[in-house]
Amino acid sequence: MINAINLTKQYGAKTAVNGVTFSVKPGMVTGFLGPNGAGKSTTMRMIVGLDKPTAGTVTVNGKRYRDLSAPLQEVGVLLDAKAVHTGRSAFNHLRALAATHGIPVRRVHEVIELTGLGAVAHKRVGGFSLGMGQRLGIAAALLGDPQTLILDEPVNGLDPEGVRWVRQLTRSLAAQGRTVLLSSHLMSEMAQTADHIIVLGKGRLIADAPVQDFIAGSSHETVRVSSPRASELAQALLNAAGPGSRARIDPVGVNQLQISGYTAAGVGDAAAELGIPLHELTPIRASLEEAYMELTENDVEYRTGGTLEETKR
Ligand SMILES: Nc1ncnc2c1ncn2[C@@H]1O[C@H](COP(=O)(O)OP(=O)(O)OP(=O)(O)O)[C@@H](O)[C@H]1O
Repeated sequence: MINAINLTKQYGAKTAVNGVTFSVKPGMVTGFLGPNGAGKSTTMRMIVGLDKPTAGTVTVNGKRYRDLSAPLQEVGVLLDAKAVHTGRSAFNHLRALAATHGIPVRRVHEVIELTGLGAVAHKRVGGFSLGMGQRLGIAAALLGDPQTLILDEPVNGLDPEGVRWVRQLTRSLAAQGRTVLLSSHLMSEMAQTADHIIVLGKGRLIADAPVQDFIAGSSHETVRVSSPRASELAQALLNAAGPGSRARIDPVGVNQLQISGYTAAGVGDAAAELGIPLHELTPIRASLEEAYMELTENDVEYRTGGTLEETKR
């Protein structure tokens, strides 16, 4: 369990993390999301004692990271996969790390197998591809068989097979009851991996919810309906919604409508009241990406479009 209370980090005049309170619970994968510069890496660095909070606290299993007696065995961390001595082989890198933490060499062989590095374990890390470097970073995070894992962009640079492997690995670690905090900018991947998400925007906490609830709260939720009296139903729904409502009805096929601003139950009830038969009534959920884009549209610090531009709120 990771607990952050009023966690704050200032770099000079810049408030990178601003009074953030959240818990990351065991037994599930928690996705950590936010636009570039939102404060995710700074938060992760504070969790593992690489940055000192300006205010507030963060603990892992009730203790600050620096007070953990065997940190590698309690918290596995992947923050910067490139931060490896490039002259060493993967095996020697992991063996040195294991030796300084009282971890047997048997475990080095285990994590090499687990991360698919067997064929390149004795090659110099300097020649590794980005994906191999990521696997090595994940191997190092797993070395102490920790109860808590913090992985910053673990799928960065991985091929589709590698992305899938990280998904299966993190899901199985969570299923074993471990605490897994994972950041990624790949929303489709996050939707398949995370049970719960925490979203930062400009250093503040802007969402902390189960993925399903987060998506359900999006206004991108629509309903598809088919009826031989579709145009009559559309008119009735628009009249009932009244002017200024966010109900929107688009014809999409023969006798078929795409409706937003109404739930499926609302459409079904309205049709029943009017005695209009329905041949289809399908709620179409928003994607995590749509819900995320909607939530963060005012919190994007850097927008594309030629120049880097501070967004005015
Ligand atoms: N050492 C530092 N000195 C000054 N400012 C910093 C420092 N580290 C981070 N920042 C600033 O703090 C803010 C948060 O950065 P952080 O790297 O935590 O964001 P992030 O959410 O991880 O972004 P990304 O998705 O791009 O990795 C940014 O505006 C960044 O420029």
